[in-house]
Amino acid sequence: MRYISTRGSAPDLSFEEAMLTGLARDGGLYVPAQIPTLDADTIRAMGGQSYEEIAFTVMRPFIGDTFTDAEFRDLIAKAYAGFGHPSRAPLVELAPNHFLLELFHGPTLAFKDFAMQLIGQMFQLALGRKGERVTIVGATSGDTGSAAIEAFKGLENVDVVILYPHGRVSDVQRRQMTTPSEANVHALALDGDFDDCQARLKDMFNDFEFRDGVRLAGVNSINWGRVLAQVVYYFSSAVSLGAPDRAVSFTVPTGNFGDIFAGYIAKRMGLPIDRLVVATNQNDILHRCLSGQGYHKSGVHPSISPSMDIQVSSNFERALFDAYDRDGGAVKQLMDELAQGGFDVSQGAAEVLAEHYGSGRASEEETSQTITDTLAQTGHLVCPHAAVGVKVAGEQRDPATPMITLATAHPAKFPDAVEAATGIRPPLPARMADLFERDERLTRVPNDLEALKTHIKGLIAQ
Ligand SMILES: Cc1ncc(COP(=O)(O)O)c(C=O)c1O
Ligand SMILES: N[C@@H](CCOP(=O)(O)O)C(=O)O
Repeated sequence: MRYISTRGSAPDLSFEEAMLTGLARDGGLYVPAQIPTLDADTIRAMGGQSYEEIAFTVMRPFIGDTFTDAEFRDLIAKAYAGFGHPSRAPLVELAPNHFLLELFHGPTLAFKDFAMQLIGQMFQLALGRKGERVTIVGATSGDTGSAAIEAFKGLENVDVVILYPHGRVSDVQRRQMTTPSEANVHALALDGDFDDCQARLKDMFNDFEFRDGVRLAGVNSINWGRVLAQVVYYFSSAVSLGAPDRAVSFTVPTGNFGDIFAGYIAKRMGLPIDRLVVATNQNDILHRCLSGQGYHKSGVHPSISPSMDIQVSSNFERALFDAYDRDGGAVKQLMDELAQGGFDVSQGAAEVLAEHYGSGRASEEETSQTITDTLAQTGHLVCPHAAVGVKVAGEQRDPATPMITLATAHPAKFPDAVEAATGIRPPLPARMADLFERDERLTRVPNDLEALKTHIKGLIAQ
């Protein structure tokens, strides 16, 4: 299996190389040269399998000879052993034919743990046997950073530096990033929004002297391994509702487009998915684009679902690559236009996108009201990101087809929004009960590439 860049001019790589490289050297994102398919019998057999077995079957065709089967099974087992639910990603029924896929039973209480725990294992084995050390720099709106720090803290072959937007993540998210005491992890509070953090990260990847000097690696969904690990729960949930003999739909609270793109990959692999619905908060650039209004930036507005406060949605580039018939030159042109403010999507590409993705948005009031109504009607407390999904799914679902809405974070990560909507302040699990008593360690940094590079070089020299 080879991986190619969405901008068409970087060298193609193996899975291991793509995983350790992060951003392609032409600024693009790596995608598989071909998408493998699974036949109906293989998918049907998943009905009786554990999450770990399904994970092996789904991901194995993508990893080539990077790991032996025995190694890969072992990495998967270790990655999910610490999850707080035996089925890892349980489904609960909200209403007839509307289900919530709970993706928050991992160590940091968000769906990012599904990929990050596995990537941590894969990096450790791959780097250990090469005898190499890397510097992981990550950009986060709150959840990727905490999941990355949890997965990599204390590991020998990595330094981890996380950029988060100062004042724009929840207190729980911030403390998950700033309280670990391991010397190899560093939380940097950047003066800007998530888009600034992600832009500076990509600037660092595009500065080859810095990139090669610090051996830069990435664990954002820039990294194909992140997307791949997220494909698994589309299969595990769909088969539990009758796939491949019954089609299902998914609604996905969306920001950086990695999670819903994983759903698209599941569909391309043969999972019968009827609709894939993008649910955005008031930062609705994806919904506007998928509704035919082009992709035009209009500024990030802080919301009660802060992890989705994103305008430059990194993985949309992967969707565009397929929509433009894998024409890397066309994608590069669009990304150059985006740097100037935005772009329009050609009619042909818009038709391809419409074939795969629906979309909707939830305002702040609608999000809050959905948290209130979901508790009253179903007894379930949902986080504001899941609430965005539930609201959009409610509008868009076909009652005859099961709709699975992804619950991407635990409500206790966003207690203020949940309490404001329901009067209930959801408690953190016992293992994190002292989170607010732990000492914090963070550095305020300016939104300035040179200052960041100097700071990071200083950190890893220590
Ligand atoms: C809780 C939560 N929900 C949803 C999302 C959106 O996921 P994605 O960026 O993969 O679209 C994120 C992060 O982006 C998140 O942290
Ligand atoms: N919501 C994310 C934003 C980064 O997304 P990623 O999937 O590219 O890591 C976060 O919580 O940081």
